[in-house]
Amino acid sequence: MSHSSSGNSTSVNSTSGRAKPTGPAAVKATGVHVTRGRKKILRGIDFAIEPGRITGLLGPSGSGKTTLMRAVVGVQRLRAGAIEVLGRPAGTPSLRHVVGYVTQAPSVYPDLSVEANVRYFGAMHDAKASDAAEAIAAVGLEKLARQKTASLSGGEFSRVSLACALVSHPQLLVLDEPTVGLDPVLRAELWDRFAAMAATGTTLIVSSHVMEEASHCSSLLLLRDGLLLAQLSPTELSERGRSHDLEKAFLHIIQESESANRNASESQVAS
Ligand SMILES: Nc1ncnc2c1ncn2[C@@H]1O[C@H](COP(=O)(O)OP(=O)(O)OP(=O)(O)O)[C@@H](O)[C@H]1O
Repeated sequence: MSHSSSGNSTSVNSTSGRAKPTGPAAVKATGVHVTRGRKKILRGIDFAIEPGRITGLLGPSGSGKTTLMRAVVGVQRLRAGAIEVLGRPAGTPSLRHVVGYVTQAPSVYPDLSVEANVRYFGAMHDAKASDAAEAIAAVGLEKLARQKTASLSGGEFSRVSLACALVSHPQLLVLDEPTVGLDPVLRAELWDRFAAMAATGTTLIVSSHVMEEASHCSSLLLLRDGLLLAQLSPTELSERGRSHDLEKAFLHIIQESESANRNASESQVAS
């Protein structure tokens, strides 16, 4: 990793016209089950992600987003199933140089400056000083490059972590709630940055529990209680959930799936 370490959609997508890949997938999950302690956290997840797109991983708190991301970057043991990343099994050592992972808790050295942190992580991937400068600029921290990381605000601190992942130009970037604690202007800038990266071929998986962020993604994985409710585009979400408000649309899909489950268990009891 470069830093710190088949749903049921139809087929149109806001930018590519597709929610699911038609060619080789950047990430493919098949029958993924994860148990932590005695708890079943992921309960049979299947999906495929198209390269060079932003895929949003959305779901309520505790639905399993972080666990799924950990599985994709290869730091989470699976009880069953498999995940393939860029054509190799998740966690394969050679993926460390091409997969970036930014955890929710920023993992940088507080006693080093912004620049020293980014150069340090860059050095692991033979990145040049110019790559570090570019990554720092990408997250809007140029003016703070010489400042000790410990003295930054929460939002600035988390952007250092992102710069440390960007410095190696990963092919797949996995970001766990990267916009938490950022003001609306910075959030919009970051989404623009992600879109620019996707346009140059980077695959991004971005988790969020803020549904309005879904509109920035090409494809959405909707998680609830360890199950994948749907893989679809924002347009499809809005159509299927019968609302332009994506939060309401997601709630509608949850209610729909709960009532389908209830009907299925009632007809089982009846038979
Ligand atoms: N080490 C663990 N042992 C037991 N249960 C765990 C462990 N880690 C996470 N869990 C449980 O797994 C479930 C999914 O957690 P996860 O962090 O993947 O959810 P999430 O969707 O990322 O949540 P959030 O949006 O709040 O970050 C939660 O119910 C959590 O309590």
